[in-house]
Amino acid sequence: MKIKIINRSKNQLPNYATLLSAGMDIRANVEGAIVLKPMERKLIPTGLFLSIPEGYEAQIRPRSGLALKSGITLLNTPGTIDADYRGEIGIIMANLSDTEFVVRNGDRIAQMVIAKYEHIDWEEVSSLDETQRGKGGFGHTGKE
Ligand SMILES: O=c1ccn([C@H]2C[C@H](O)[C@@H](COP(=O)(O)OP(=O)(O)OP(=O)(O)O)O2)c(=O)[nH]1
Repeated sequence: MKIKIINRSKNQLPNYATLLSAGMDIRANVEGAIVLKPMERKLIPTGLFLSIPEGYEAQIRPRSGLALKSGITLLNTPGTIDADYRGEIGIIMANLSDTEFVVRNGDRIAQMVIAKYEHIDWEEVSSLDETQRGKGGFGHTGKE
């Protein structure tokens, strides 16, 4: 499947399309660097614009290395990029650690998945079919 992208980042990258084909990492597009203080969140620009086909969405997810080593997550994970969105992709980074974290221009700060979703014909009813689980949830079967 083909997806058109525009790369307006300042990064000295070869071809973003080629990079995305190799691995779906998303890079920061910032002036120099941005500092995230402990428990701070910031919208980090990417310089990236997409035109996703109808019926698909992009999901923006954290990187496990940043999470484990630096306590960095994406606050709204997975971030949703709608098919009809034509603005710049932004990454909502949050620093859950107790030390400052520096985001430098070109850093790989997130990853992206293109996912298909179903168009649902919703039907409102007054009762649902019965199942063995019923209303049991949130660990009602215990630990073992
Ligand atoms: O991590 C994200 C999440 C969203 N967006 C952009 C693309 C998306 O299509 C749009 C709206 O996102 P969402 O539907 O999550 O936001 P909302 O809070 O429901 O706002 P809206 O009223 O704009 O839909 O914002 C990003 O760039 N990065």
